Amino acid sequence: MSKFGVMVMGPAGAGKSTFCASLITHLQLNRRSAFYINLDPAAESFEHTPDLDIKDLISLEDVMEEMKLGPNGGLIYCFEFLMENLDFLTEALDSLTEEYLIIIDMPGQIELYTHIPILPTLVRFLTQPGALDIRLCAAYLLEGTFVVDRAKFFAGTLSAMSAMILLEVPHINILSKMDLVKGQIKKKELKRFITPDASLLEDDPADIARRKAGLEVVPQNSNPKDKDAVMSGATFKRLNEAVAGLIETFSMVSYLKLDCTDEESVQSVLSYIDDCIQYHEAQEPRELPEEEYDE
Ligand SMILES: Nc1nc2c(ncn2[C@@H]2O[C@H](COP(=O)(O)OP(=O)(O)OP(=O)(O)O)[C@@H](O)[C@H]2O)c(=O)[nH]1
Ligand SMILES: [Mg+2]
Repeated sequence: MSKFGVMVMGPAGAGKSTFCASLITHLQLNRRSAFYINLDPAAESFEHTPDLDIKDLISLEDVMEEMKLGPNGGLIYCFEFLMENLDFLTEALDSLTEEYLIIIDMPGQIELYTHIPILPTLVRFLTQPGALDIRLCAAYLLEGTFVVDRAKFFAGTLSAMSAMILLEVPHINILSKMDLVKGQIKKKELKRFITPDASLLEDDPADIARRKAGLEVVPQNSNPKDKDAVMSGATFKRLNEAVAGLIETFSMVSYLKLDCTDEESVQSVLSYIDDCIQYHEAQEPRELPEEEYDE
């Protein structure tokens, strides 16, 4: 029996847990079953109580105290511990039927998605045919407000691309918190961010504002200790152009827009997830309860 799931990933504060909560509320309203897994050992409060919580296996606080590690090192230790105790996941997930959408809420430490091999191993374990065999989709969230700063936007897009390459599962990228962007940027302009290319750097508002304020691009050999000079210098500009060019060449990243305060927006993202994992194709036709059938 197949299982279906989505792994919600992205940098700190991108809106992962809020998206998970909106998704669960939406599924419940549509009489679908969700199984919510929290894999963030630092997460404390939840809108929906997790059905499985990594904190029941290991506590980040204890790890930091006993192993004398900081929060990031502690998190990596927690994940290594999880990898040694995968029964924790198997026991909880084994009996789930294909009706469930398994929602995995991940921590925001960016190193998890870029260069540490733990996540690919975890994903391989979850999707392994003949074992848990979850048809898994990765949903990578990037804060939508980054569109007003091209450098941040391209850096975030590069991290999304890195996660796509690292994990070998269907992947969707999401610009979150779009309600905060409404009014700040024209609809037509926003479309350009959906499939990003290097031309976005040509009319960077941050760059234009700097020029207007008389802060011309600082020469390449400006003092690197001067933070403002580095962030607006010619080297920084060239770096951004190189990153944007790389993203354009690979042409892998396109975004869906998400506003968690809007039910339709959550439904639209859910439809993409369902399509990616072919959720509906696997469902048995369900009979309506008699009273609803009469209606
Ligand atoms: N306006 C608005 N705020 C949002 C939205 N989604 C999340 N937020 C806010 O953004 C902040 C961070 O949201 P979280 O859901 O905790 O983000 P996260 O990615 O889970 O954060 P970490 O787990 O700490 O990495 C909170 O204050 C949320 O209320 C959204 O769609 N619109
Ligand atoms: Mg969270």
